[in-house]
This record gives sequence, C-alpha cells and structure tokens, in this order.
Amino acid sequence: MSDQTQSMVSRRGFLRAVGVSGGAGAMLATMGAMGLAPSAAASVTPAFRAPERSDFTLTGRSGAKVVVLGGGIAGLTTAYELGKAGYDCTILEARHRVGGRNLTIRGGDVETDLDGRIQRASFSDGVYFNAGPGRIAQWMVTMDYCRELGVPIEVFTNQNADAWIYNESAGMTEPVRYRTAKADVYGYVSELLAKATDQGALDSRLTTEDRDRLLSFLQSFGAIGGRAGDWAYTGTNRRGFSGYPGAGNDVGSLLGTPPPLSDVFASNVGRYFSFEFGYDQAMLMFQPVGGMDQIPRALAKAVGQHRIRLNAEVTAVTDRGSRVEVTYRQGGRQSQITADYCVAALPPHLMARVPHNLGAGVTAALADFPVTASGKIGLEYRSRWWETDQRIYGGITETDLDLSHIWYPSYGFHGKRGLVVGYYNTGANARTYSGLTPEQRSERAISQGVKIHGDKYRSELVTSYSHAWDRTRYIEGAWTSPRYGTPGYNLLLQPAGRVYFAGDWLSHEVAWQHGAFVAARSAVSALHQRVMAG
Ligand SMILES: Cc1cc2nc3c(=O)[nH]c(=O)nc-3n(C[C@H](O)[C@H](O)[C@H](O)COP(=O)(O)OP(=O)(O)OC[C@H]3O[C@@H](n4cnc5c(N)ncnc54)[C@H](O)[C@@H]3O)c2cc1C
Ligand SMILES: NC(=O)CC[C@H](N)C(=O)O
Repeated sequence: MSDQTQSMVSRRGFLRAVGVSGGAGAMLATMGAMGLAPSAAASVTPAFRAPERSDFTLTGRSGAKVVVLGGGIAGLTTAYELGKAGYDCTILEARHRVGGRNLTIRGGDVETDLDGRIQRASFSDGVYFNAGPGRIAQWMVTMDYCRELGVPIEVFTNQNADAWIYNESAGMTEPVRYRTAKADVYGYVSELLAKATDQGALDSRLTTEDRDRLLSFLQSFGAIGGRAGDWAYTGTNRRGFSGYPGAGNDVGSLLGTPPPLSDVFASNVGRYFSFEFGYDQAMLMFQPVGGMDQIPRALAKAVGQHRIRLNAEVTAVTDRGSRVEVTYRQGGRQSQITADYCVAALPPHLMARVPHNLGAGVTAALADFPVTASGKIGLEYRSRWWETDQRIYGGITETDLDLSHIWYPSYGFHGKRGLVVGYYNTGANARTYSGLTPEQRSERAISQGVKIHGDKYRSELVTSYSHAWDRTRYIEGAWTSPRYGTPGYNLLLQPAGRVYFAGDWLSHEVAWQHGAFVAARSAVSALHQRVMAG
C-alpha cells in the first residue's frame, strides 16, 4: 500500500467516523489529492453537517388560558405554538393590524405617526413595500415557519455585481459598479501581497510551499500578472465592458483601465465588500412571495382571528398570584381579561411604561434596552429603468450618502412598474429623515438618488411612502441593543410571577424575525414545562 493510499484510507475512516459520506467524502478526498493536509480537511468537516429541520412542537396538551400582549412575530408565534398544544390564547394588539415591525405597505394603507402625520399609500396593484423586514437567511427558523405555514418564498437578491457603489465624500463624481470596484480592489491587494510575499517579507510566517500556494491563489484571486510581470494588476475583464462581446469578431469594449492604486484605495469602495461575508447576509437570501407580511397573516390565520383583539392597547398588568389580570383600552372603552398566564411580547421600552406589579427590578430591566432608529422609503416608478437602462435586476447600491442603501426589487422583473427602496438608514441618518415631512423625505431621497441614477430617478417617479420606525406608535424604534449577560437581561429571561417575556430583544438575533421566533419558543417552552409539572 502506497503512502498516498494509506492516507486516503485513514482519511475515509475519519470521514465515516464523523458521519460524512458520498459527495462530501469524495470532495475531501479530492482535497487530499490537491495536497491539502489532513488537518485542513478535518477543519472543514463540520460544514458538511446535514442541515437540520427546525420544526417545533410542545409535548403534552393543556387547556390553560394565556393572554398574549402584542401581535408581532413573537406574540403571534406564542399563540400559534401554545394553540397547537391546546392552550386557550387571546392576543391583545394595539395597532390596527398584526405583524408589528413586520409591515408591508400596499396601495390604500393608511398610517398615522406619533407626530400626527398621516400617509395614505397610493401604490399600484401588485406593488408592495416591505417597510420593516425584507430578507431571510437560509438557516433562519423563519424559513421553517414559511414552510410550515405554507408561505411561498422566492430569492431575495442581497448582492448584485451590477449594482452601484457611490462614495461622495471620497470625491467620487460617478458611481462605480460593484464588479469593477471588486476587480480593482482585489487586483491591487493581490498585487501588494504577492510582491511582499515574493520579496520574502512573510518568510517568517510561510514555508516555501505556503508561499508558492499563496502566490498561486493571489494570481487567480486578483487576476494579476505572474512573477515575470512583477505580479502587477493591470486590469481584467472582471471589471466589465462598456460594450459586451458580440457575434463574429466582436470582442467587446473593455471598461477602460483601472485607476491608479492610490485612487482606488482613496475611493474607499472596499468598505462594502465584507457585508456579503456575514453569516446573516450572505446569499442566498429569501423573501415571501407577495410581501413579508404573508408571514404574520399566515400566523394570524392559524391562530384564528377570533383570538386576536386589534386596536386593543394594554394599559396595565397585574399578577394576582393564582391568575393574571390585563387591562386594555379598545374603542374608547376599558376592558379586562383574566388568564392563567401572560406572555408579554411588546417592545421592552414600551412594556416598561405599562403599569404593573411585577417589581421595580422588572421595570428597570425593561427600560435598559438602548433603541436604534431606522427608516425606509418606497419609491414607485412607472417604468423599471434600472432594469432596462442600467441592467440592474435586484440587489443593493451602497453609498455614503445619508440614504445609505438603495434596494432594487427582487420581484416583478420586466414588469411595467416597480418599487425601489430609496433609502434604508439607521441612527442619525434615520433621525434626519424621520424629522422631515413625508414630502420632504421624498424630495431629499430623490435629490440624492439622481446623483447615482440620473434624471429618471425623478422623472419616472409615480408615488412614495416613507416609514420612520422611531416615530411609529406602539413600536418607537427599529430594534434594541440588549445588554447580554447583565442581571437585568437575565431577569427577563425568567418569568415574573405568571408573566413571561418574549421578543427579538430576548435573543442573540435582534433585528431579525428569527430572534422573535426563537424567543417565543423559549417562553412557551418554559411556560408549558411549568404547566405540565403543575
Ligand atoms: C427597518 C427594519 C428592517 C428589518 N429587517 C429585517 C429583515 O430583513 N429580516 C428579518 O427577519 N427581520 C428584520 N427586521 C426585524 C424584525 O422586524 C423583528 O425582529 C421582528 O419583527 C420583531 O418581532 P417582535 O414580535 O419581537 O416585536 P414587534 O414586531 O415590535 O411586536 C410588538 C407588538 O406589540 C404591539 N404593542 C406595543 N405596545 C402595545 C400595547 N400597549 N398593547 C398592545 N400591543 C402593543 C406592537 O404594535 C407590535 O405589534 C427588521 C426590522 C426593521 C424595523
Ligand atoms: N443592521 C442590522 O442589524 C440588520 C437589520 C436587518 N436585519 C436587515 O437585514 O436589514
């Protein structure tokens, strides 16, 4: 048996031991043939773990009565999961619709903000605007709920090589396509690293073999010349073409030569590249067909509309020892509901203001969640000029303007009309826009967007709707920054008497529906365990 065969056999034995077979094993064997050390193969093994289904079921049934405060994703999931186990749940939701931050705006929708500004959306039929969540990563439990609830999904384009980057503060006068920016940054970085490597600058870190492998990687990664060409980056067709190749002898027209290295770094385009490396933002991403609110709609249907009281603002929570009393205001009248348990799924900073007898420590803990502002604007256009004129089909343009991001729609390709998200910003930029009237917001977003897209950004506009989450009644912020590990945070992971807490703010996936789903699962598991033990 040759040494090579011996090592293949022992590696296969190792693969069997960790449960890898078939394609994955073959792939690792190929890696072995490529000269990767067994330790390198071992380190990639966990990536081949079979994907887990994340369905959830409580074991055992109960008819206990539970009042759920808030009809966002966490509140709806609480009632849905407890309902599957027989519980008698009632949701009290202050707004006129369920979903909370999961909000999709369509033509005819009316929203009044905390400043009394009324917006009536006049989007065309079939055009929708996800004012809150817009994307879902494949691993998120949100995907499992879409499957379980029968909500169809489609790809959400989170990155697009043909979308733009525009850094005005770096002196850019024109936007640059992602593909061009990446080719130049990767090219120059590869050139520098290759030169340093070849000149021996990294010899204390690299073996001779490492050095050769690194140089070979950099040559392909950056499309740079070899040693004979001093590893120089001089451009590549990855930058794109001003005229793409055609028939016969038409080789196309390359998009010029790269700007000098110093100009590329000065433009700071590379700051956006790591976004797509994020475990939560990497493609493929998904969205429900027809709008993100298909999720709360499906949850509400499964829970039963008769169990959901809308326009019902919770005004007090009292733990009576053997039951919980919740007071709420609905249609100008004050009512009370009594239940065995309560799950409070309101934003923490708002729950902190609801009078209760759960203790000052609970109030202090609830009030200790710093809140982030965020806003978005939906711009409906009479033509899909970004597709026809600029060849952008979905994805995101990144800017250093106060609008931050521009999103192109991942639905309705080649349709007549379409909706662009003209800003999606957070923090100070969001507050700048939320302080304006809807008309001023639209004007500001348009005057910024024309710098990237030209006149059609204004002339093709039909209508707009903007949402400021810090000015949204019953939400008052986009998401929070929990102080993980503090006594206050940990206190809220426990029930306060008969009251449990849930929401994305009690998870490590804040600002994601996944966080709301898993926090609700955690609360119902604890409640159910107590009931079953009782
Ligand atoms: C701009 C933005 C972008 C986002 N992007 C994504 C994304 O791409 N993907 C993703 O998965 N997630 C995203 N999220 C996060 C996602 O929306 C949240 O994590 C999730 O919806 C939170 O659900 P929740 O039930 O915890 O809270 P909420 O949705 O805040 O629900 C709380 C509910 O309580 C109600 N309420 C408040 N006060 C009272 C009262 N006194 N009485 C009765 N009811 C009351 C509210 O009306 C609301 O319905 C985004 C959020 C925002 C704002
Ligand atoms: N900035 C973030 O934390 C992301 C917010 C939100 N989940 C989004 O994807 O837009």
